[in-house]
Amino acid sequence: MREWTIGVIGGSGLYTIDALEDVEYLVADTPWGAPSDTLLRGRIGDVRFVFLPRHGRGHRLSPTDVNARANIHALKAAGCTDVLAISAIGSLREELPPGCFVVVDQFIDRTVHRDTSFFGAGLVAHVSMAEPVCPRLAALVADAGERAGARVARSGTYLAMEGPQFSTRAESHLYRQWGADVIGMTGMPEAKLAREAELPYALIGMVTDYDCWREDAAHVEVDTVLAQLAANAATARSLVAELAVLLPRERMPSPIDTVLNQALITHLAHMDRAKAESLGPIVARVLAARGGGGV
Ligand SMILES: CSC[C@H]1O[C@H](OP(=O)(O)O)[C@H](O)[C@@H]1O
Ligand SMILES: Nc1ncnc2[nH]cnc12
Repeated sequence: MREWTIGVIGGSGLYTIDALEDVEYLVADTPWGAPSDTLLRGRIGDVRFVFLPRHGRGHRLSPTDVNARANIHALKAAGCTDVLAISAIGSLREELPPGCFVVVDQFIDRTVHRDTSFFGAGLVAHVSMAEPVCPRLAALVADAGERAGARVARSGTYLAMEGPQFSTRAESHLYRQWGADVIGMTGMPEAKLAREAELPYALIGMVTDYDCWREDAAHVEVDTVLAQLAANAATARSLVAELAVLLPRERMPSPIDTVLNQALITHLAHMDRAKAESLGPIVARVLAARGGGGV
């Protein structure tokens, strides 16, 4: 087996990955509640994967109701080393048409009704989000997308909106002026939480629509999104299989594996032990490194 265990968060239209072998379902529970669904653990070749459908099988959860803390905690507890998020996205740029895949490298977070951190009173951490995705994983994902036959844009800024309603036309124009390239409802706080969990994270979006900024095109409706997703789901699945081929045998350490060394600022003597205990696998490494093992 290679040293990677890739957590895959499947977005709208992606509720399973057929290529997984030796699969088992894991019922997970976390201090934040249950993740979106049972985890599907398996392998492709000699790479381990843990798959989680973001909205639950059957698409039961709205973007606001997706428990991103539970999802990331469950993937960390299942031994994931890295996380690949797959999402449906609207395009805010002419040159990113429906069908195109975008490897996101920046975010603007406009979500307002979500829990955005594992940390808080008694255990305070401030991780950097200047570079919110892992460049190594993102590059491999872009290569895998091309091998799967997709047209891939290797960079793009993702505007995370609260939803569940789509944007007004004025908002869509505003986000374009802000420099956003694509729009979705789920990339945040998922990316922030992955960083807090010391999990290198990459997000590949499948463009399903032009949102509503174009005067010459129909504005986004959910049936258009679903039709585009159906057309692209097979490519997304083969992207995952190609990623398994491309991952190097040895997983060199990433700086993201140890971000809490700097970011966790509460002194051991003043730490809320119960809070630290509830965080379990999120802080186990850094506390052990600081001599606070046993929490
Ligand atoms: C089904 S249309 C809107 C829905 O699709 C995207 O979901 P995901 O990011 O999980 O693929 C978008 O963010 C909205 O949640
Ligand atoms: N236009 C759009 N806005 C928000 N989320 C989306 N997901 C797919 N298309 C979208």
